[in-house]
Amino acid sequence: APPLALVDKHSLETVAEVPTASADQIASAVTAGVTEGKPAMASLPLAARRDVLNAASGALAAARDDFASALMIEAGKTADAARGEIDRAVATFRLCADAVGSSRSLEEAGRLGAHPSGAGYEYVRRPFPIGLISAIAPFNFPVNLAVHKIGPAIAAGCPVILKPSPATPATALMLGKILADAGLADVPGSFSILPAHDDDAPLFTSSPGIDCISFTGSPKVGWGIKASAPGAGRTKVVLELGGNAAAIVDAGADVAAATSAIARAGFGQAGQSCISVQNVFLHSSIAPAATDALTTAVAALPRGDPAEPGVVCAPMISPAAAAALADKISDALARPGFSALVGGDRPQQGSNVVSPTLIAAPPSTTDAFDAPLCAEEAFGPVVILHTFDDLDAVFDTINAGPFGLQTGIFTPSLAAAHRAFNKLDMGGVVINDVPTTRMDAMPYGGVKDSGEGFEGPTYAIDEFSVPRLMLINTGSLL
Ligand SMILES: NC(=O)C1=CN([C@@H]2O[C@H](COP(=O)(O)OP(=O)(O)OC[C@H]3O[C@@H](n4cnc5c(N)ncnc54)[C@H](OP(=O)(O)O)[C@@H]3O)[C@@H](O)[C@H]2O)C=CC1
Ligand SMILES: O=C(O)[C@H](O)COP(=O)(O)O
Repeated sequence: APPLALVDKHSLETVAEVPTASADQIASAVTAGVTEGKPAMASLPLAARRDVLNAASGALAAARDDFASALMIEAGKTADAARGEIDRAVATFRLCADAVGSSRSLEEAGRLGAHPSGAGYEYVRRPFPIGLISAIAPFNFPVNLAVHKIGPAIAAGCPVILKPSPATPATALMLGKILADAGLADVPGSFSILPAHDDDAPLFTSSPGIDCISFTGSPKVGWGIKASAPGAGRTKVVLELGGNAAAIVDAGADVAAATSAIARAGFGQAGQSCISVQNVFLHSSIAPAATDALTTAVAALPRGDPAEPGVVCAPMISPAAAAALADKISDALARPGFSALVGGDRPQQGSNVVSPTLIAAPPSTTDAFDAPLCAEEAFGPVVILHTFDDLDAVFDTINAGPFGLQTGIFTPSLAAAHRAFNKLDMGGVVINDVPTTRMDAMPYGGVKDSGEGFEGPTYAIDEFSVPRLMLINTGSLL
């Protein structure tokens, strides 16, 4: 198939060509995964799986600088963000290694004799590999989000095919070399890394033989994949999708700590994370001070060339993504009550740089959430400030939206924190930190439009496993 152009996201120049898999090659990879990979991975001893994962972790750590350079080029990351992502991926592989052979919820043994009909019966239940995993990764964390799928697949004893985003295919191929050298080259059909063209993307979700699809990306594509997955709903689908993450700063919160965290979490990575802070709710008692602090912090955010030390806000993934965000910002600023505190200007024609934009919303959050800029996933360097007096009304506003990934609340009140946890219809509620907080070991996943199923090594291993019961009639044992 024709190669993909690898575009440097700072210069917007094509710096390399990356080979792609043809439709036939994708079909061959699926066949190899089914016929060779499934039996080979299922019978790979637990200690060998662990060795592969530890070796991959070590090799990735040794290649940190090469991977970080590649991420700076293909994803437009700053040096700190690129190195940070590799360090996380090194740890994610290690967490997967540590989780081999133990299941959080699928492993148990028991006796059934408490009821007379079960006298003499005992059982063992343990996980078995679900089969071939089709992993589809986005551009925003091309290495760590791929490792969050590949690592648990190896630990669970499953072969995996990976489709990287066409915007960021290079580090995926580098990861393939790491996996091969870590021992998987000797395990036939165990993995394939398949950069591919958009037209061939459906092959990763519709090919018979795929047992589980693990997708991270937009809600539109994710739910479409689930609706059309092969097997009339029998193919397992794990979806990590979008959000319009809210950070709430309650009365009495540490305004300096909250605003400094929000400035970094809204604009780092150019806001291209589904848990990037997008909507900020400030209690009216601290709103003036918090608005001043955020305006100062955002205006001073180092931006520009991601290769320059200290830069926080880097370019977006493409001029098209920047233009789409600029349209939403212009639309909001044309509505009554919205005003730009920082930025808000349109990027130059053909540029992928949106300057960090801080927007004050009108007092009524209902009116504010009529604007797509607040209601939809912005996925860019923009934060909208709302003011509130009634915390429960904020929970209602958030719950009325379609997303349910993570919300953060800064509050000194245990009662308010507890209320947020009980009321917010979210995959995660983060107390005294930004919603952008993700530790790689923790369960991570959303509800409503934001997805279904969980990542985090031990949780993803269970997603990639099916439990099987062995029932033993001990009375007839010899
Ligand atoms: N939850 C999150 O973290 C993310 C959310 N997003 C949101 O999505 C928007 C668009 O970003 P984008 O990267 O294009 O996200 P997409 O959801 O469009 O794509 C994510 C991945 O899925 C692939 N894909 C797309 N369509 C299909 C299909 N029918 N079958 C199989 N694979 C498919 C893409 O490859 P291909 O391009 O070849 O189709 C890519 O590898 C962002 O602006 C953001 O709002 C994006 C990334 C991550
Ligand atoms: O820190 C992370 O891993 C990301 O913010 C989560 O990735 P996502 O944006 O694709 O959910």
